[in-house]
Formats: sequence, structure tokens, C-alpha cells
Amino acid sequence: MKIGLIKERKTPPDRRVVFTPEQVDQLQQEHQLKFVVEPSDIRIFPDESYQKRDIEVSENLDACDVLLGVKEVPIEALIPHKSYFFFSHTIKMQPYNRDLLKAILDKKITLYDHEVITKTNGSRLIGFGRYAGLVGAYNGFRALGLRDNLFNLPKVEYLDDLNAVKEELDKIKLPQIKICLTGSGKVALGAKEILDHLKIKSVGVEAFLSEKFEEPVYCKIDVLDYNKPKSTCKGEVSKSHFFKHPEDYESDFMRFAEVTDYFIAGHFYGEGAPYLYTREDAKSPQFNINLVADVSCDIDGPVASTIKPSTIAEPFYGYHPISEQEVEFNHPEAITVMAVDNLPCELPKDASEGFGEMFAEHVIPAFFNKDKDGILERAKMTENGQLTAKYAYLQDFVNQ
Ligand SMILES: NC(=O)c1ccc[n+]([C@@H]2O[C@H](COP(=O)([O-])OP(=O)(O)OC[C@H]3O[C@@H](n4cnc5c(N)ncnc54)[C@H](O)[C@@H]3O)[C@@H](O)[C@H]2O)c1
Repeated sequence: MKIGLIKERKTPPDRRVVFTPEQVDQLQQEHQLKFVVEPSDIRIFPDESYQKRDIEVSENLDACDVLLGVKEVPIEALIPHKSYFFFSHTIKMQPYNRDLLKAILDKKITLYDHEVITKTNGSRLIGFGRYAGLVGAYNGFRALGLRDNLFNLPKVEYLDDLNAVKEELDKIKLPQIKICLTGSGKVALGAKEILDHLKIKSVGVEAFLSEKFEEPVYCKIDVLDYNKPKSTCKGEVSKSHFFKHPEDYESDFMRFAEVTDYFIAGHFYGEGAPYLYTREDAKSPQFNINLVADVSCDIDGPVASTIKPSTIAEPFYGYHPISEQEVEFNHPEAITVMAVDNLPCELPKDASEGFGEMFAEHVIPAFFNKDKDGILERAKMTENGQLTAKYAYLQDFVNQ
């Protein structure tokens, strides 16, 4: 079997890749696999680092059975009749990728989307969430240091890797602040890794809400901490009930907002769930949050101060809660917002290594065991110019 590692072609440039040279080397030794790497001048691992390991680097991907990329492949670069794996960002009917999905069908491409490489229960097996959480939490501290003239952390993109990021954090001293972190997935765990590296004390909900501390503390909360059942809720309150019937719940986040200084949003927001805080909530004199690292990054939604995504080049802006307008990130009345929507790109080396490990563990075996766990079947969105049954709900979207 021949696998092609394709060049990333999106703007701004994305330096990540599915497999590092070392991983390709190892996979070629362990399996009946041969790799071809498409040349790229932006990839974090240069062409020579593959060539040094005798891995073929070539523009010609004709002989490849499968092509692996990270982000959306531009329509003109799609090779007809091939099988691809990449993030197509189409499963939620994202309008900006409608033409891409149409082209994939027209060109009779078999598309497997990384986002839907899942266990049978639907939970995702691979992704870059951990790296988003790591960089997002760090960026929030960077904003704090710059805004309050406390310390000057460098941008992650100028650092070599995660170790270098952690070394920078070792140099700072934090003020006594309360940090609230939402979520239970990969993003939240990545953010927690940064908080734990800084040796910030983790406290439970009751203590966080009611006690004063001499040192910085954080509290990690999940859906049933920041939502409560409405009086009309009939079902038994549980996480799975919340996921199925979010309309039976209302936000209980204000009790956290009243005592939190720095909020790290690392949750997954499901359609129909209550907003954590609205623009009105943020106007309340009791609303205490003045810094948000919104890794979840749902725009103009559950975290009302996130009025737009920010960029790696310009990662911070201010949200003025009274005027509801954007202001300077260090405006004295602003909630400082970090809402970069491509955070893992800032840590391309570690993110590629981590992603490659997950892909090697969960997907590569499926090529050789007749997909006995249904991994490929669940992730296959298109085949022979048709949407597969699981993704047939996208038919109207592509017909528009
Ligand atoms: N800013 C960025 O660069 C960036 C990068 C990666 C991910 N993200 C975003 O961060 C968020 C979290 O991603 P992740 O990688 O941690 O996800 P994940 O798949 O690792 O975890 C999702 C968690 O949400 C829970 N969940 C499932 N359905 C839910 C629902 N309806 N309501 C609430 N929780 C539910 C699951 O139990 C799981 O624990 C996503 O919205 C993702 O788009 C942002």
C-alpha cells in the first residue's frame, strides 16, 4: 500500500503534517507501507529530513492509494478518483466549504474526514485539541502579562516546541488570580496541563465560589457545574441527559463569572445548549471576568465577549461590555479576549507528532485488519461521487 503525505496549501500557511519523518520511517518498517512525501517549503519538517531517512519525496502522487493532509485541500489541487484524509470542515454544513464538498463528489474522491474518526459511541479518536488547549492557556497568560505589565512571554510561534513553551512559563510569577476552565475533552486537558505546569492550585467548585486564596487557583468545571435544570425539566439530571435535552437546562455560569478573573473556555458547545454568558450578563456589575482565552471559539454565541475570531498575528482584542464594541485589548474597561481559531498551528512540531501517534494507533491498523472496528466506515463521507448513507443529510447542502 502506498500513502502520500500531501503539501498543505491553505493561507495563512499551515506547517503541520500527518506524520513526522521518524514516524514514516517506523511505519514503513512495521507495515507493508510505502510513503511518498510531496515537497513543501513550509512544512515544519523540511523535505531533506524525510530524504535523509530514504523516504521518497516527489511531486508525483499518482501511484498513491491514499493521500493524507491536515487542512482543506484547495479544489484545483484535488486529484480525481483518489482517497483522501483531511479536515474538510463540511459536516456542519459550513457554507464556505460547500464548493469543496461538491468538487469532491464531482471528482469521485473518497473522502475520510479526520473529524469523524471516532469510536462507536461517537467520541473522537484523533485531533489537535490538546495543542489548542496548551497554546490557548499560554496565550491567555501572555495577554495578562502584557496587559498588566507583569511579564513578557514570547509568542509560541517563535519557540521551538512545547518544552520551550514550558521553560518560558517557568520564568513568570503570577498574581493571586482565580482561573475558571470549562470542558472535559482534549482542549480542556491541554489547558489543564499548562495550569498544572505552573503549579497553580486546583480547587473544587464550592471552595472556588466561596473562599479567598493567598495564591492563584483554578477550578475545572463541566456541563453540570455551569448549567442547571429548568424547573420544567422532567428527565433525570445527568450529563447524557444534558447532551440529549439541552433545552431542559439554563446557564448557571454567573456564579463562576462573579468570582473568576481569567476564564479559559475549553468546552464543546452543543447546538441548543444555554449560552454560558450573554452580552447582558457581561454588563452586570457583578461580572468579574476580565480575561478570556476562548479556545472553544464559537463566535457571537455562548461566550458573548467572543465577537470575532482573532489571529496568530493579532491574537488579542478587547470587548467593551457596556458599548458591546471592540476596543484595545488593554482598555481599562475591556474584557481582554484571545480567540485564535487555529491555535495548534503555533506548535506545529509537537502537534504533528501527537497527531501522527494517534493516526498510527487508530487508523493505520484499519488498513490491514479489514476495518474490523469500523473506523474507516464511520469516517467515510463520500464514495463514487455519492455521499455515504451516514452523511446523506448533506445532500440538500450540496444541491444548494
Ligand atoms: N481554537 C482552536 O484552535 C481550536 C482547536 C481545536 C478545537 N477547538 C474547539 O474546542 C472545542 C473542544 O474541542 P476538544 O478537542 O476538547 O473536543 P473533544 O472531542 O476532545 O471533547 C469534547 C467533549 O465534549 C463532551 N461533549 C460531547 N457532546 C457534548 C455536548 N452536546 N455538550 C457539551 N459537551 C459535549 C464530550 O463528552 C467530550 O468530553 C471544540 O468546540 C473545538 O471546535 C478549537
